[in-house]
Amino acid sequence: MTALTYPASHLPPATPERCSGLQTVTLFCSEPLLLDCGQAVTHVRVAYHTYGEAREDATLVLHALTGTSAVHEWWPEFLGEGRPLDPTRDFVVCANVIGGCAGSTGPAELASVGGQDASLSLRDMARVGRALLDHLGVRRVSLVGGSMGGMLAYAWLLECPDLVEKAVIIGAPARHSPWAIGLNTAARSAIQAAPGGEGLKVARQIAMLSYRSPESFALTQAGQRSPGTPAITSYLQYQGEKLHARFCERSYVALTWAMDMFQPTDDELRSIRAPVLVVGIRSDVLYPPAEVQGYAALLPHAQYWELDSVHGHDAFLMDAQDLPERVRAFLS
Ligand SMILES: CC(=O)SCCNC(=O)CCNC(=O)[C@H](O)C(C)(C)COP(=O)(O)OP(=O)(O)OC[C@H]1O[C@@H](n2cnc3c(N)ncnc32)[C@H](O)[C@@H]1OP(=O)(O)O
Ligand SMILES: N[C@@H](CCO)C(=O)O
Repeated sequence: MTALTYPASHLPPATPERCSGLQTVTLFCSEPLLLDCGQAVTHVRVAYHTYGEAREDATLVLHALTGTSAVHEWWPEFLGEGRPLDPTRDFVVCANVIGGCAGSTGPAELASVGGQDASLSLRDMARVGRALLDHLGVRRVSLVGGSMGGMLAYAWLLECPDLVEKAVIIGAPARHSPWAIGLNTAARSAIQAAPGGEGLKVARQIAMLSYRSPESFALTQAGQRSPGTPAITSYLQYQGEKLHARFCERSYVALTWAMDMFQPTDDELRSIRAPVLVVGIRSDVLYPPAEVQGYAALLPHAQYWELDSVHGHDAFLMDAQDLPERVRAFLS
């Protein structure tokens, strides 16, 4: 079995002295947030990290489906002096989305509708993010998001065009294809069939198959882990256990549904004025690069670049290669 190498492990850690640590703020205390589903909510808690000195211009990092606001934990090769997110120069902010389960208000804290968790949208998440930036005194923002974070960047570009200076969208479509919705449907069906944890583990196994590639697994998971147990079998079981230990099934349902329901029209995408760097990943089977590039072609001021990795969709997290330098050059 070939071990993957993580470039981040060879770099010094991101300057922890410029990291705020996890902070929380309660927003929408006097004026409610009107969700796209029609529900008005107050007292929305937002968990976030900041890196660097507070300024009116910020770089907002938008995390992926199961990510957190702790950018230094999951994207160390992007954060630090001389890197694309440089706390010695930039004010970097990352917040856990509403509906997530890393400190922000989650589905269990929102009033249910007809016995079902309230439906959240990516645009709702952008509105909450905007309220956080208002709270922090930020007036202009550059966005950097991968996967769900990249789709959320599209929502920001449509929802807050006055605020967004530029955006980097990595490994993300502007709207989910039937293929992506189908994978999420199977994951949610697993959760509904086996609530309480077992379904979430199966959901993660399904998702992991779409986050890597046949070539990646041929390199990393060939053969048997122990006699009679294929390596890939124990790998997927382990990944299911790992997510179960750190994530919540109601958040999984809420966030995947928000991604599936985000369906901006081509005309809306053509209306985006901000410069955008769109990054596809050569071996991404979840969001194939041609699909990602097709959305870039609709944007009036987009440039497209492709990450040449065998490791599939998750390559932006685990095999970034020249991506940090591309993002740094675009942002600076
Ligand atoms: C506290 C936290 O977890 S914070 C993380 C927050 N999460 C995020 O931000 C979401 C984004 N991150 C991710 O999705 C993932 O962490 C990634 C993509 C960056 C990396 O995924 P990883 O699971 O760490 O990497 P990889 O797919 O190589 O798997 C490595 C793990 O599988 C184990 N493993 C590898 N092969 C096998 C196998 N055949 N059988 C069983 N276990 C295996 C390794 O021992 C390793 O275990 P460890 O995580 O306990 O060290
Ligand atoms: N592997 C990442 C990206 C998924 O799109 C996550 O779990 O959030």
